[in-house]
Amino acid sequence: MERFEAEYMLETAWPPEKAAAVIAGEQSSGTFRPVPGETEALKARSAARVEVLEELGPCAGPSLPGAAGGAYRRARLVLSWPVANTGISLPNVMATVAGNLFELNCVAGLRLVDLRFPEGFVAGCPRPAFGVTGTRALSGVEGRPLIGTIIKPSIGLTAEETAAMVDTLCAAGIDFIKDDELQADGAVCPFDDRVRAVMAVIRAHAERTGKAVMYAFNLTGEVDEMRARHDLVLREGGSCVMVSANSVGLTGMLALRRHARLPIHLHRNGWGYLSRHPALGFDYAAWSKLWRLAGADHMHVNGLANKFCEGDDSVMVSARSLLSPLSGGHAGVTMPVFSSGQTALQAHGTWAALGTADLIFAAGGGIMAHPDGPAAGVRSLQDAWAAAMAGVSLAQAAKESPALAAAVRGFG
Ligand SMILES: O=C(O)[C@H](O)COP(=O)(O)O
Ligand SMILES: [Mg+2]
Repeated sequence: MERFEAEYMLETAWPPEKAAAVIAGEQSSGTFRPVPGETEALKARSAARVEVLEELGPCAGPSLPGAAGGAYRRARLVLSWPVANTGISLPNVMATVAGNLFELNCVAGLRLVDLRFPEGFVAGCPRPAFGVTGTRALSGVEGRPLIGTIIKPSIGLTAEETAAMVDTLCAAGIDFIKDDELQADGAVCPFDDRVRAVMAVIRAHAERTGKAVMYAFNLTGEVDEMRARHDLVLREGGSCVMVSANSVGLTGMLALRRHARLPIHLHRNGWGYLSRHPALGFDYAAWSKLWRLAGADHMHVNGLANKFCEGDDSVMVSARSLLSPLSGGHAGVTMPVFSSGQTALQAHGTWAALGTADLIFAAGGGIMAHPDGPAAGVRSLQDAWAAAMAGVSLAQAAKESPALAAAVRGFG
C-alpha cells in the first residue's frame, strides 16, 4: 500500500519512542485510550507508522509552554501514513501531518521539516501549470530574472492612480508588477476598476513595444469571487493573478487552480505565525510543497537582507527548495519570488548565492523610494542584475549607471 511520509524535529521529556507512538496514534487510528474497534486488522490498514526515530541529544527545553516536564531531548522523527487514509486530498493531508499533534502535551517542540509523497499522489495533484517556463513565455523575459515591483503605497491609491503608476513603470521597462497583499477589492480601489484601468495601460504599452508587462492582480476573496475576478483579468488580456495562501487555504487555492488559465502568484503573508519559533510549525520546504502540489506558479521567499527576521541562509534554502523537483517524475518547479526590503543592492548577492536567474526579484520600496523616483528605481535594478550576471562589481557598475549610483547612496 502506498504511503506518504512527514519528517519532524521532535522535542519531548517523554521517552521519545513513547512520544512518537502517541503522535502516530493521535494522527491516525488511536486516541488517549484503546477503543474497542481498534483491532490489529484496522491498525494494519490505517495506523501511522514510526519509520525513523533518531535521538539527537538533550536540550534545555521546553521550547513551548504547557509541555509535560522532565529531561528534554530532541529527536528526528519520520512518520508514514497510507495514502488510503486521506486519498489524494491536500486539505486532509494537512489535517494529518499538521493537525492536533502540535498541541499534544508530550510535545515540547515539534517542527515539520519535510514531506514526501509517492509518485501516484504527486501525479494526482494539479501542480503548477506555468512555473518558470510558462512565466517566461508569457512575460517574454529570458536569461535573467523578472524585475518587478509591488505597488506602493500598498493601499490607498485609487484605480486611476494605480494605473498612472503602472504607466510610469511600463515606460521604464519593468517586467512584473503586483498588487500588495493588502490591496484586493476595497472601496477606494475596487478590483474590477483596477483591472480595467491597469490593463488599458499595459495593453497600450504592449502595442507600442511588443512587451506585455505581467501584473499579478490580487484576487483573494471567496471562491466565487476569485473565479469571477480571474475571468475578468483573462478577458482584459492580463497574464497573472495573485492570492494570499493563508487567507484562502488549500481548498481555496485548489478551487482557483482548477479554474485558472493564468499563472498563480502565491503570497505567503502570515508565514511568521507558521514558522517564526524554530521549535514549532513548518520549515518552508515542507509547507511550500503542499502549495506547489496545489498549483502555485510563484511563491514568496523573502530575500537577502530582508526587512523581516529571516536570515539569508534560510532564504536561500527556501528558494532552492522551490526550484527542486517535486518528485522523480514531476518537476513541478515553482518560481521563487524575492520580495521584502529588496533594492538594487541585493542583486549581486542573490545571483552569487542562487546561481540561477529563474526568479522574480520584486522591490516595492526599493523602486518607489529610489531617490530619483520609480523609473530610476527600475533602471537601478536592471543595471544591478545585468552587472551581477556579467561579473561586474556593484561599485564598478555604479560608475556607469547614475540610477544605480543613486540607489547605492540612497539605500546603502
Ligand atoms: O508584498 C510584498 O512582497 C511586500 O510588500 C514587499 O514590499 P517591499 O519591497 O517594499 O519590502
Ligand atoms: Mg506586501
